[in-house]
Amino acid sequence: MPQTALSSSARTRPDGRATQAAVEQRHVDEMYALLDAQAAAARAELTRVLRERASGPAEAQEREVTAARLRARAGALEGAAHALCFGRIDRTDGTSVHVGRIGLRPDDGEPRLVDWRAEAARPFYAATALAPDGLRRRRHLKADGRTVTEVSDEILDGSAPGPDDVVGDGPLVEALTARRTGRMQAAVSTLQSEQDRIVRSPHRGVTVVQGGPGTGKTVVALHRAAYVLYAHERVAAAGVLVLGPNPRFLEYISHVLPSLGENDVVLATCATLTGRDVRPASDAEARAKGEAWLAAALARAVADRQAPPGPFRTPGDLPDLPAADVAAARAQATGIGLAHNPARAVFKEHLIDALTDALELAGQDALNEVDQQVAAAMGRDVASLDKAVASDLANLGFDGVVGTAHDDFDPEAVRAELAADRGVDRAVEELWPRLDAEELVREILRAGGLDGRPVPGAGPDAGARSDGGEPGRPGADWSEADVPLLDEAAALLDGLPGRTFGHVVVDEAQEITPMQWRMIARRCPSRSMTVVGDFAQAGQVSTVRDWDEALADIADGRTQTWTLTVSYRTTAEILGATRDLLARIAPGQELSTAVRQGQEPRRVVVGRPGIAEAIRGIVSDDVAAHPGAQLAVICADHRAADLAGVVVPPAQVLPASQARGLEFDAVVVVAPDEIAAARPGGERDLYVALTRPTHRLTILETPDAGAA
Ligand SMILES: Nc1ncnc2c1ncn2[C@@H]1O[C@H](COP(=O)(O)OP(=O)(O)OP(=O)(O)O)[C@@H](O)[C@H]1O
Repeated sequence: MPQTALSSSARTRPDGRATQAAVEQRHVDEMYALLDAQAAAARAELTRVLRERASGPAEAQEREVTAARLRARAGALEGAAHALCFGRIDRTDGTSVHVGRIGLRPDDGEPRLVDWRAEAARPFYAATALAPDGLRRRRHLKADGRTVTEVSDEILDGSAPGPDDVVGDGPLVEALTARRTGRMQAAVSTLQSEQDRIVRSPHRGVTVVQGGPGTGKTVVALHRAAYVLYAHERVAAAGVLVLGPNPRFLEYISHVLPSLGENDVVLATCATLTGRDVRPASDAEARAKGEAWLAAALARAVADRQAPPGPFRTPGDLPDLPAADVAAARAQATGIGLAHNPARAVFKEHLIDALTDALELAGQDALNEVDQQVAAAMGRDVASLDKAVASDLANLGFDGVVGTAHDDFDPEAVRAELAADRGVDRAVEELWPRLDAEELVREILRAGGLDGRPVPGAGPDAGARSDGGEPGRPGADWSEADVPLLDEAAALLDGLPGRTFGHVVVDEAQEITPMQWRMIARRCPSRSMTVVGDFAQAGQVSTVRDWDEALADIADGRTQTWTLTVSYRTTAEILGATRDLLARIAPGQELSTAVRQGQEPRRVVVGRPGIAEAIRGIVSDDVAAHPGAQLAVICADHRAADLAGVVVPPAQVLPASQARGLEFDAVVVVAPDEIAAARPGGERDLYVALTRPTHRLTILETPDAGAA
């Protein structure tokens, strides 16, 4: 959506602007009246439904479903109230529609507001002066609460602006240069056509969006989630999961989807996804416990605990089982794709079949033995003796009434007896023990590793509280790095997780380890995902270095990849300052194109003892010059604690490893060499740090910092 550049003589006069704002205000007032009425009606209906007494469980469940629908409807209407209508398109045929966060239509009339995700709204995002898509004009509305404060138009069909057109600077630049609030805002009113194409892509599999810092990957991912919820009922029913690298990032993006009317969204990190209380892990531990080979090794560890090869000496007076019978029962139990614990019932059933056969055979053998003994005592062979007995019985009139001992064997009765037999239970427990994910992982880690390979963090204390039992961080039983192992074990033992989602968004996806990818895939059976990231910003934990590798096992080959090239956050000057660094950390990756220009980054050189003083000075100057601005001081992780006392609100200290995905009006990068040297891959942390500001970047160089 290029902003139309016009000479100042073509700009609309202030009274024309006011008139058009008043025209739009009338439309917007009607929309709010409708919104309020529909929200009130949904609430009233909800209250009524909740008061109703259900006559049985079926009715109670039906009532719950209706209540959930009404609650969602009321929430969506209320959530969309801020800047409800932000656009309007006027077609060349004289018709027009207003575009907003949700659709509004009176019961008996034409739509007053079209949902931004509806097909009718698409030209608002897609039309350009080169391809106007049947539009004459695109209008943006700016509001303060429920009051329209400004309108601005783009004329797309090449016609001359008329008295009702308000032409001037477009809203994109305003949105991009606006002071940050510490929370990401929805970009629904200014989504660019290159972004909108991805948001509305009909692709059903994994959509990958890559691009440099600030190219709008997060914006696209969140708006795509909202679109998918709107366009696909099944997804809406199953909900959306948004995964981010840390709680701070999740907090930063948490308002975007609710402001688009979507409240049924779970935000999590891979560490918090299972709800387990975990302590932090070192990079080395997280990296090692994220490696792909662990999945197969865990599967083998479970398989090793399933009916080991060889004959089985059955407890009690039940017959022993030969190796072939044990192996056959094992093959039946493992062959139907069930997890270990549910497969136990199948194993037991086949074990009982084998025991029944063995008992029948044993009974037969015993009978044969008696026959032999009687025949020998009478000096006849068994066949002629049987014949003689049968003939005597027939003469006595008992023909067909008395069977042989073999005929008496009732396999179903025997099976039922065996199913309740304690000895059989003990046999099953020994051959196919019920396993617990935590116990299994603990056992493996305490043994030092898997498949003879060591796993860092493994050892005698693995999975045990390190602080004497106080729950919660930092002394929880498990570390963040254990979560994918525990999840893998739980899947092997008990099957898929209880909660799965219709669509999953993975942000900063370059950070995800192979074991974490498996965790994510498990929660998205449809594999409908939006995956966004940038390998030039990759941290230290994941060993994955491209999307093919990341998604090989989970995307079923249904991947569509998009690359964004325009940086909406970073100015041309700040991007320019990262050129050499980018060439080193990601050779071949092009520098993005900045939409904005600004000031050159400022470099301040100070000796190590002067760091604190220098930071205080820079921060207080910035706060004085830009009151209310968001200002971050980014440093190597190990320096963050020292600087906590130096940097006071409204400025904040941010360890470099925690800066991914965030942005600020101004950033001070402390001791870039130290950030680059702090951990392997530290240059990528530095690249992330340098690309966080929207306006002002100060680089505080300390030539002797490395000597610390
Ligand atoms: N169409 C748009 N309209 C308004 N603002 C936008 C638009 N696209 C992106 N932005 C803004 O640009 C900034 C960067 O966007 P975003 O955080 O999505 O980029 P990113 O590619 O995810 O960055 P990073 O790689 O650093 O995480 C944000 O402030 C975002 O709101």
